[in-house]
Amino acid sequence: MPAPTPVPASAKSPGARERRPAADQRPSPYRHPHPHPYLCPHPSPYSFRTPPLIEGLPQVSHSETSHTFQVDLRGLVDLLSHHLYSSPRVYLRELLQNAVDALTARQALEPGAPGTITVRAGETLTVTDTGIGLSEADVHRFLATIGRSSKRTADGALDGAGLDAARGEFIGQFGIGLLACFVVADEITVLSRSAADPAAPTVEWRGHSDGRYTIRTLPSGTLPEPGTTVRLVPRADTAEWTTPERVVSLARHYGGLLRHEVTVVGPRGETHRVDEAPPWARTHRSPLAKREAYTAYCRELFDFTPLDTIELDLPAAGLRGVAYVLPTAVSPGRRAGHRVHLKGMLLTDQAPELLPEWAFFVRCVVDTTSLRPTASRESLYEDGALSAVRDALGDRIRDWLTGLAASDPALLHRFIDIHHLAVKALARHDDELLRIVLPWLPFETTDGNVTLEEFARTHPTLLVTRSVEEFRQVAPIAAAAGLGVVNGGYTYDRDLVHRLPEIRPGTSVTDLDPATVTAHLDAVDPSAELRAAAFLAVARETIGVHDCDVVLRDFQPVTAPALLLDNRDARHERTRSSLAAESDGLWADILGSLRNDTPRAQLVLNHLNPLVRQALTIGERGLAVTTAEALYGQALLLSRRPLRASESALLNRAFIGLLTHAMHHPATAGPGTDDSAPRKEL
Ligand SMILES: Nc1ncnc2c1ncn2[C@@H]1O[C@H](COP(=O)(O)OP(=O)(O)OP(=O)(O)O)[C@@H](O)[C@H]1O
Repeated sequence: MPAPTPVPASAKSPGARERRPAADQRPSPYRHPHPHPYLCPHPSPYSFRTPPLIEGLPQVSHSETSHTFQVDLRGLVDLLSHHLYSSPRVYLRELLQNAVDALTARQALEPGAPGTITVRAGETLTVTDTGIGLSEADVHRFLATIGRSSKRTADGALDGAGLDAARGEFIGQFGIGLLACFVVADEITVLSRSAADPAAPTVEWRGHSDGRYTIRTLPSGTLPEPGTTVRLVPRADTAEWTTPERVVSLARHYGGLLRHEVTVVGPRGETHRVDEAPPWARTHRSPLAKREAYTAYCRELFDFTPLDTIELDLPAAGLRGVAYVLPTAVSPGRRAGHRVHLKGMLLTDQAPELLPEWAFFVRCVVDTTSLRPTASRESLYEDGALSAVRDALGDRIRDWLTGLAASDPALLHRFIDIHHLAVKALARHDDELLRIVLPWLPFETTDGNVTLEEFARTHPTLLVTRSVEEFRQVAPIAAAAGLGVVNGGYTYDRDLVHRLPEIRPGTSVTDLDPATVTAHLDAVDPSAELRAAAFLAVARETIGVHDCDVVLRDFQPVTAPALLLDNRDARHERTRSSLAAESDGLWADILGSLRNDTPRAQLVLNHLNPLVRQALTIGERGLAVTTAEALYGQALLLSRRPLRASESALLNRAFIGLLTHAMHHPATAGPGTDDSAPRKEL
């Protein structure tokens, strides 16, 4: 609270004593005769002292003078408003919180004492509570001393008679909260009557943002009941935060879950009750009514209809609340902000640290008694309690996921449909999550889009491709050959598929390479191979310049004329060697040193395909070259990978060649056709 100023009695008003600096002190508005952390008569750790003696150096005698820090209240308020608190609106939170703590303290002394908080918004703003109140000594001790709080003491001992039991229940602890009011007002008045000391007079304390304060005592009947009223005179430049409408919405925002009656009274006497029991604190007629109440609460708080609702209840942490499953996909990088209430008072609506990172698909609202706030009271203090709560809430959400698998697979599917990409991203790093969700995640396979669990039932060995294009190349052929191939080309998929055997013993996963596929393609009859030898020789010579071998096999589907087995490593190697050939000097050496023996690509011609069968009978060399290029080009297109310039040129050349041949040799079919044009035999 504001800086204390020792002041002598003033003639301002009867009973008023204004405190001013003593003559022997440096004139500072912040000096005060009462125990004060900044004006402590004891040597402070920050006092300037005689330097320690250093061996070997001549000893000089120093006279010791002790000083204490002075506090510049304006600087402190500036620090709080611009750097500690995110918005001026926190003034109301601090006032409500002090009122709640005062009610808690009074009810600890007098169980059954009235517990109401009334906020009046108009030209001035007042917050009245029926709490413990303050005596004159309390005012000096706590209200006028920054960093001093009746809710804890510096040495850890309990402070304040009879309040020991209630201490754990207080929300405040730092002794700076009331300063937040100086963010919106230059003057704060506190009128208080102590419940602890019935004979104590009413005290009026008036503090100014420049550090001055006055105290006067009034007859005890001035306030009919014990309690406190804090009054602010809002400043013009921050008036937007103290309008009646804003006050109602701020009171709802911060105080909606308070366990005391909180009412806001507008300038014309209209009243708004802002405290409202959350759905977990109410009884519901039926499970359906309960579900509806939870859903309505989510819409009101977060403005979405949840996919599902997970009740949270951790008695050991004094935590109750709910996690709402988001109905639309979100990026795992954008962790949801959770609403955290501390003993009913909203601490923050942006606390991602409440849940483990992987639980980004839910948004929570909780009320807890065990977590600690940081001094700004806008985020959670990272300590053992927070990490235990985080783990326990994570377990609860995992239980929900696993429970869903058994109780509501349709909902689990909807959940995975929405969040699978993000879930995959996180499952890679979270073994537990992986275990829960992997069997349920959809993957692109040669059996279509299925879960790994389904796929592994029919394919004990899963082959996984390294790229989408590899999958596109081999999927139809592998499927026809009965191989189970998973597209591992999408982000995270290959990593995840490789982890399936950990979760599903008996399943094996290997990377697919071209040799695996060719091994499943049937060799052709030797006599057929012999008949095709001439064409194959031309094709090998023509396509060989593209670092590609040509083989003839029988395979399904019959409709596929040719299959190009190529992989990224082989292509990189080809790119590297062509660059090396074009470069000289240093680059050629560097590129040469990167050489590796990756397998060449393979063009597998399908001997069962009618087009290939006809091509094998071509007797003219020119047409055989063009046909081989056309088959290679078609296989390239089927592989769906981007074509390089030389490959596009090859395709054009092949089509033009075929067209030209068709125009000049309309009847060309194979050896024995009777076209008249001269032609070169194979
Ligand atoms: N409405 C009130 N009723 C009774 N005492 C109050 C009231 N408001 C403030 N006080 C007294 O003033 C002291 C300082 O209040 P302040 O809000 O600055 O800090 P705090 O609530 O103790 O801690 P924090 O900085 O964490 O909020 C409190 O510890 C309490 O003793």
